[in-house]
Amino acid sequence: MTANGYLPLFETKPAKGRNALKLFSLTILLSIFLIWLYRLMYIPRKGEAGRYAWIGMFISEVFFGLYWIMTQTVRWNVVHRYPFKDRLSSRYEDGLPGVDIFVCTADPILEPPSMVMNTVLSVMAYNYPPEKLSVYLSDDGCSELTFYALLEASKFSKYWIPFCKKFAVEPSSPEAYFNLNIDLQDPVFALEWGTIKKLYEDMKTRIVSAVEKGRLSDEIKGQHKGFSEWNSKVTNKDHQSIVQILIEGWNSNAVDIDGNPLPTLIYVSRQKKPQYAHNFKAGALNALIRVSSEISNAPIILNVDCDMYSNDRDAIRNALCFFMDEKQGQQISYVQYPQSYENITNNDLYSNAGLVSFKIELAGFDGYGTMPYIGTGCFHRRDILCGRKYFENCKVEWNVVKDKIKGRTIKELEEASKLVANCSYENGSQWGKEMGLVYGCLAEDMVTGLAIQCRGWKPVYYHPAKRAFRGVAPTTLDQHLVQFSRWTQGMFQIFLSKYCPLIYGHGKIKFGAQLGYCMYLLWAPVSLPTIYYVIIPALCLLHGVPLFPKVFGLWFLPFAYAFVAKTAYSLIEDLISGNTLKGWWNSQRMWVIRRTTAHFFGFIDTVFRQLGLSETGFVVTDKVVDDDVLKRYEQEIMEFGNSSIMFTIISTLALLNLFSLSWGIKILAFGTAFVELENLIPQIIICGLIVMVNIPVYEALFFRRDKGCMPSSVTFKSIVIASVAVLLPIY
Ligand SMILES: O=c1ccn([C@@H]2O[C@H](COP(=O)(O)OP(=O)(O)O[C@H]3O[C@H](CO)[C@@H](O)[C@H](O)[C@H]3O)[C@@H](O)[C@H]2O)c(=O)[nH]1
Ligand SMILES: [Mn+2]
Repeated sequence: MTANGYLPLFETKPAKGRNALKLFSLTILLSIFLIWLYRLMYIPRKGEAGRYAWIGMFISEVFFGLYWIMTQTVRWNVVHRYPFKDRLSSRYEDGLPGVDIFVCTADPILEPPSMVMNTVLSVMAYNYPPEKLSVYLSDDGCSELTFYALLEASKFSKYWIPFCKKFAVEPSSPEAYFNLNIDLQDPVFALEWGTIKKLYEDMKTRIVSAVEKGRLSDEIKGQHKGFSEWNSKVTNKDHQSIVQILIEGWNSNAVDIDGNPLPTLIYVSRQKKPQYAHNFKAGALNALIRVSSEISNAPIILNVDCDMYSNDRDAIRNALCFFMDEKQGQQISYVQYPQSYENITNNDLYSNAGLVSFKIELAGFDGYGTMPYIGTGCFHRRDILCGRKYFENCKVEWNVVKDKIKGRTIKELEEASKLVANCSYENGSQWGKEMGLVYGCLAEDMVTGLAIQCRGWKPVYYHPAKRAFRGVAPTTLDQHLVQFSRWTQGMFQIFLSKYCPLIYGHGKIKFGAQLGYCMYLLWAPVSLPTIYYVIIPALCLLHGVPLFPKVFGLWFLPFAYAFVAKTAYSLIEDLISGNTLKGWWNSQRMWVIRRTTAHFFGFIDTVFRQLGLSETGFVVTDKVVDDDVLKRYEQEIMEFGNSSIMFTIISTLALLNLFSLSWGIKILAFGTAFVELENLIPQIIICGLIVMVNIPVYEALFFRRDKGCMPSSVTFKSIVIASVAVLLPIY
């Protein structure tokens, strides 16, 4: 610490305009109350048409209103963080803590080893003392192909890391870097660039062709003793623990081509047995926490998904500014970076980027001293992740000596690590409960973060303009919905469990943050009023049953105001978060689609699981895409192309609203007196809006001929269902 006057290692600044925003929210809240009042005052009498439909509208609007309130509090408390990494180096350069980096992979087909190696190489090349860095690759796929790829990467790193350091290369993922247009004016640089590029491409070719063949030649298997682990009995669901130290950073022989030390690199595949639940990523991370504690035991842990390569070589240093700040650091449990994707199209076709969440909502959580842990790009303190509770003035020891390594051979370290990676190790222990990542939830990240905060810790959200990590977002609608359905289930599970933030977090985290959590955790149930709103006004329109006030009456004002104000607000939020107008429009479509399909299925699945009728499964998102599909994705053409039941729902709802809209237009044009129709106009508007966002769906149903269009079986089914629905009576 400086002698006179303490200079903090980071600063926190509140965002501007909070009060104006609160006032604006109040006006919307008022209109919501008026809507509820109107619904209560004008319930159709018993026997009148549409009485039950009306009550349903009321319930939906109560739901929407309450849900909207939950989305507000995080918007009022946005803060931004500014770390000072130069102060960090001037004070602590010689006392920087060790950092253990965990990369998780689960399937060599869905997650190609060549991609995984780019992530591994990128995190090995951090601007950080290499003797303090250890990278662990967790392979839940237990694939010798992945092991082989890591062996190749360990050799290539001897060239890649010094190259990154010498020329301050960024991003430090070779694939991403060599895809850039680099200025090659300087001949010295150009020469080295060419050499390294060739080495990289050769390595990639070897890895890709091994994966294509699906097996390794005897010659390759002779390169390393580790291959002998894959005997004929090993399958990805049933195998012993495998731990292979590929680079032992503490050994003076482990140097790059310039003779500088290398980070430690370790392959881990925890044991799996059919009779033991493996708890997916949470299980993998807990095994890694234990394995790493046998070897490097660094006080700081970074976890990244296998597609999330490092894009900023200073990300560790920035994160450490928070942990190591002398005054505010000791209560900080983790530092979460946002997720960012490199394959987002100009107008973010599937609304994958989550710009508003990352720019506004999460920064608003941070204002309450809370922050959801979102799985990747997160720096944790080991002791806290392992269950430590907060108490005041607990001093942090940043330089834990690696005494475990001293005097132990590689073989001894590997054997000790294998034991702690065995299934039975967790029997009767607190792992998955009070220690490590929490088990039993598909959103292991969210629930673990929540548990940590309720133990008294205050995480930090840091979202600099320069992206710290970049990954792959799903490129097909199907994959997107699978991912959202998993998240929805995981989050609703938390709401229904003992970890429900309103109960578990009561008195431990701020009420505003509890509501913020509910905004995510309640995606599943909010699907129900949404589905209601997409179906009932349309059906009632067909039967001439009005559900809204007359457009020129006073009661229409709160409806119109709530809709226009909310829509305008969301548009502005999107634009200031960096989205385009069309991107915002796409996101409106995706909200309708997700809520009526993925979130709805998430709801059903969670309820079934709660009743004990089904089991939890983690469907890994596919990170490869074939060329034909990729081409359509790049042109922003929606991908249907298989007969998923979700597509039938999407088409049926789109057709139903199209039928109603046509009917509505017909009666408007040829109908009787306008006065009689005036109170049907709001329903015509709703159908019109739904039809407008669904234009790509009609194209896929009727006009497209490519492979991504709606399969004819889906078209047929949805026409039949929508036509039958039209005939249903209304009560
Ligand atoms: O049994 C498993 C399943 C998955 N994974 C890894 O978990 C990561 C995330 O899986 P992915 O299919 O890419 O899911 P996403 O929906 O993209 O991931 C987000 O959501 C997950 C929770 O649903 C979190 O675990 C992730 O960190 C978060 O990035 C990947 O690296 C996988 O290899 C495992 O290690 N073991
Ligand atoms: Mn992913």
